[in-house]
Amino acid sequence: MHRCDALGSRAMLSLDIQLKRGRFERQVRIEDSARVVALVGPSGAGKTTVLNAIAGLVKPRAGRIEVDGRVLFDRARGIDLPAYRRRVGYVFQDARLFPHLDVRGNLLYGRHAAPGAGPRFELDAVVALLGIEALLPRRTANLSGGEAQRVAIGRSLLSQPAILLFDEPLSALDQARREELIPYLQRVRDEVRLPMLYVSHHPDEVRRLTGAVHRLD
Ligand SMILES: Nc1ncnc2c1ncn2[C@@H]1O[C@H](COP(=O)(O)OP(=O)(O)OP(=O)(O)O)[C@@H](O)[C@H]1O
Repeated sequence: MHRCDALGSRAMLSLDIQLKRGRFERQVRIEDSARVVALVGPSGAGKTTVLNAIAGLVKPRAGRIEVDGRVLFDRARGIDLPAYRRRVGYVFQDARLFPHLDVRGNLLYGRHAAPGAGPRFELDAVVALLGIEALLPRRTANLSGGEAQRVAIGRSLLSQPAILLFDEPLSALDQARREELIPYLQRVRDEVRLPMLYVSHHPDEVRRLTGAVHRLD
């Protein structure tokens, strides 16, 4: 499960992009050697658009996106990897599980073989990490919000991502469910050791989960 953390001071995420969505237009530059970065700012500042640009769902008008030394987008060099080749794990506010599959089926749905040498995230390890053994045969409809999010995080890990994007993963949960999920997010942060970009409106969450804050005003 562990991967080398000896990354020196190289930025895990380096992006400098020009975004345009309808009348919204802005330049965003994020370059941080912290592995886990919070992305904060008022509603409409462009946080989700930044995540979508990293995931390959929104195309910047110009600029460059690099994750852990891998170029995902570089307008000047004509590089624009399709979403499925970007190795981006994306966790949304709502878990977006497939209702026709049980939990195991959801976890295995997007599973990819790990690139390069050896598997990185295996089903058993991910299930143990997120404490979802007992949920495997369950249908998704009656999972609690926090359970569903744990499954969604597991599904994203099994796609062998190079970065995890979180778009307000706790905001659809009540306070008690939030408190239940935070330790799992901390475990993911500490044990999988991937770069993470975490959008949140909650200072407490940002403080407990992330190592640096990038603000979009
Ligand atoms: N498909 C679209 N067409 C037109 N405008 C869009 C589109 N998607 C986003 N926008 C606009 O881009 C701006 C940034 O939206 P975005 O969702 O990235 O903001 P945000 O910071 O994530 O906001 P919130 O905190 O409310 O989720 C907003 O003004 C939004 O209306």
